[in-house]
Amino acid sequence: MLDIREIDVFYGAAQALRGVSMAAHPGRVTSVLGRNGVGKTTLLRAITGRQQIRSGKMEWEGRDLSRLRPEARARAGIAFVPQGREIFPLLTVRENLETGFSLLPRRERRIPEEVFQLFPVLQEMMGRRGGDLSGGQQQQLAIGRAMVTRPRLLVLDEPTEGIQPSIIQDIGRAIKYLRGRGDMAIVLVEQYFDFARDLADDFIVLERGQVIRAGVRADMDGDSVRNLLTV
Ligand SMILES: Nc1ncnc2c1ncn2[C@@H]1O[C@H](COP(=O)(O)OP(=O)(O)OP(=O)(O)O)[C@@H](O)[C@H]1O
Repeated sequence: MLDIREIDVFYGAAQALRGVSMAAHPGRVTSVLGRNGVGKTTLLRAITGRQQIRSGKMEWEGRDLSRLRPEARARAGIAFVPQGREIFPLLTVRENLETGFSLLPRRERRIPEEVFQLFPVLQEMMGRRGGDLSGGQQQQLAIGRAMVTRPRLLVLDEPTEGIQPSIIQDIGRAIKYLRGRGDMAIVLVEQYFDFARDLADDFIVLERGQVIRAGVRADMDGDSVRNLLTV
């Protein structure tokens, strides 16, 4: 499991996270909710090692994460699907998927069949450049690329942002499938409340860098959590 206790994160003098605690468990989705600029991306950057924490504790599978560099966290089974997807536009779909190979021992360097079962369009477009794909296809590619590394913790930053409804559904199905496998913990940052609620087993709501609400999916019914997210 991922166990985060009371972490503080600063950008220079500005504090972006204040005593944030959360957990993520295999076979469960933890949704991280909150308005723009409350610290959601910063939390994911702290988990994946792109931002240092100043205090608090961060453990993954019982191991202290806080001193590990991003590559070491990736090797420890943590995969990140960043906001904006960060596909390599000049590499083909196949080459984008294969970038994950560097983390794997030679004998495991293949693209899991599941990637194409979940996102058949990627198989059709294997030879096309990443930059030629639609935004939704790029998002599928970014999730596929993360899956290639066989993560045990998948961290997704706003996967529905700017994406058409039919592909949002495909992405929701893929996340449910990965959760259903039971061996992967998933942390999902999402502004689209209904999508986040549909997928969440557990959730937290951030406001100005602090957790103002935490609970399980049933606690998201009614409007009390939704109202925290409307301006
Ligand atoms: N590199 C940075 N340097 C300084 N301040 C930053 C930096 N990145 C983010 N911040 C500030 O930290 C706070 C949290 O930002 P963050 O991007 O984590 O929020 P967010 O909830 O993910 O927002 P969004 O939904 O808009 O991505 C904001 O006030 C933001 O302006």
